[in-house]
Amino acid sequence: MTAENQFINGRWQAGAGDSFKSIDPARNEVIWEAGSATEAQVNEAVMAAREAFVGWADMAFEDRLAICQKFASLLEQNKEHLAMVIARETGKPVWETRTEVGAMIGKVAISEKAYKERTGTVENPMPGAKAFIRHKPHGVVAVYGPYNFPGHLPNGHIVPSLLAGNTVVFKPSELTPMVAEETVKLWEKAGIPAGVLNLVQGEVATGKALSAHPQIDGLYFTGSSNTGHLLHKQFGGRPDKILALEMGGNNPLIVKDVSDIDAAVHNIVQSAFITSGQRCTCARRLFVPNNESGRKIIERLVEVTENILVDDYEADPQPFMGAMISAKAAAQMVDAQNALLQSGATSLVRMKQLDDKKGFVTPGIVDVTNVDDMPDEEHFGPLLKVYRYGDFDAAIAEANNTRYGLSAGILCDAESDYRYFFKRIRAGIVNWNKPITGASSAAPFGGIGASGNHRASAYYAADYCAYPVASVEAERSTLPESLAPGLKF
Ligand SMILES: NC(=O)C1=CN([C@@H]2O[C@H](COP(=O)(O)OP(=O)(O)OC[C@H]3O[C@@H](n4cnc5c(N)ncnc54)[C@H](O)[C@@H]3O)[C@@H](O)[C@H]2O)C=CC1
Ligand SMILES: O=C(O)CCC(=O)N[C@@H](CCC(=O)O)C(=O)O
Repeated sequence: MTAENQFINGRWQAGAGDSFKSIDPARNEVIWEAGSATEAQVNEAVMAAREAFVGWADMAFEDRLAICQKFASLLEQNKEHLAMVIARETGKPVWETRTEVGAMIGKVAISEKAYKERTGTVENPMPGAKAFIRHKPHGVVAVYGPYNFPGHLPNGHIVPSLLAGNTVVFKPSELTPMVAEETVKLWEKAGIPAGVLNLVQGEVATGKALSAHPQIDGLYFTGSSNTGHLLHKQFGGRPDKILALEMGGNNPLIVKDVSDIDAAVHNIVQSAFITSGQRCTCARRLFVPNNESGRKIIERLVEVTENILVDDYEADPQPFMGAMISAKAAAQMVDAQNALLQSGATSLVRMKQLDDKKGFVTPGIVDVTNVDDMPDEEHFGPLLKVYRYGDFDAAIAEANNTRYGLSAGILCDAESDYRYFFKRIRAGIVNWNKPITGASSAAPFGGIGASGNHRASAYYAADYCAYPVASVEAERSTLPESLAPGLKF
């Protein structure tokens, strides 16, 4: 537990607003409780970031990089501790939270490369001058993070923002304040100057105070489509502010002709149920051929799914799935399953909440082939909807029948089927014979439609963290050899 939970202008202070709690969803224990940042504290954080901006942007890139590298080495030293904090706050098994900390460490080198390759300096000769392309930071940026990767996903905005010379006000998910606090402590140890990175903790009111602050130059958001759309409306008519939105998905995975059923089923399970289905890239809709080979795949999928281990984050042996983020989220997922069953879906694997005070649910699969008017909704949990299809084109059309467009995939032996699918599917991530989760930080990451606003993050985060400046430069003014008509010198 902590009282001084806000990091503003290089100092920890207590949130003066309403108190809020973080609950370990696997053990139903309060593990963190503190006051939220008030509007005045949010203002203090933004103004500290404004004050710190010029000095930070003026620093040599190598000096900013050195602080980020120090942060990476502190993450390495504190890997086990942070992995355990993430596990306690999210319920994710520690084998998985260790990979999350690994991704946070890897982000620094990837962001350095991306900064240089995408937003570096280019010099072109021209007669009597030189032409330059350079990039400048926007100024003060707000970073909003979700709960499912409370370390890695905000880090994916924070590191490239800092490298580019922006100063940051970070508003983490109210469900994972402890991870944010522990992470920011490492930035402090790494020597981040006062005001360059500020942390404001709180619930929606804190988020609203930050997004509405007139002194932010940009907002980088990873979270739900609902909130992202609200922010988009709020930023309407404000071309002076940059908004990067990474939101949800209703992601399709199509199975066509595959010879290795177990390999296909493994890809389906990794796509649908990793992180208890709480990844924005998770497969929500599975399309299988309505024939004998489709039936075999479903049969094996059901068998493997029924045997998925769900357990505490520290259990030995380690489970594939830990608890969902909260008992409430788990109950909502079971309700979503029941609503589908009431509208005509049939259950292939019944999802159950294991304890109504905890976030554990078993994975569920429902066949929705005969359900009319399926809601185009992201069920952010381990609930997979199966569609049996007769015709490949119809399956692709249905896969595209969503307002989202984040990830999509096909499992098939024939490369021609993949090429055909690739040309027609609408999504920012399109995979072949691989899970549709686990996107690489070294590639652009983002979706289209209701999934994002064409400002992909990960490797392309460099693009929204700086704006390009074109310059034509000569050491002195010279008269041109030939003057424009009508001029006399
Ligand atoms: N595309 C992507 O990269 C990813 C998307 N997600 C999506 O995130 C969602 C889960 O994350 P959550 O934490 O529930 O998202 P959320 O949208 O509820 O919250 C995200 C952040 O926005 C703040 N917020 C909420 N309402 C606000 C408002 N009206 N004004 C300003 N700030 C506000 C919250 O306090 C939190 O800090 C899922 O839908 C998932 O698909 C999650 C991970 C990655
Ligand atoms: O942001 C990055 O560095 C790469 C993208 C990434 O980590 N994607 C993960 C997280 C999914 C999520 O955002 O929920 C994935 O695709 O599994």
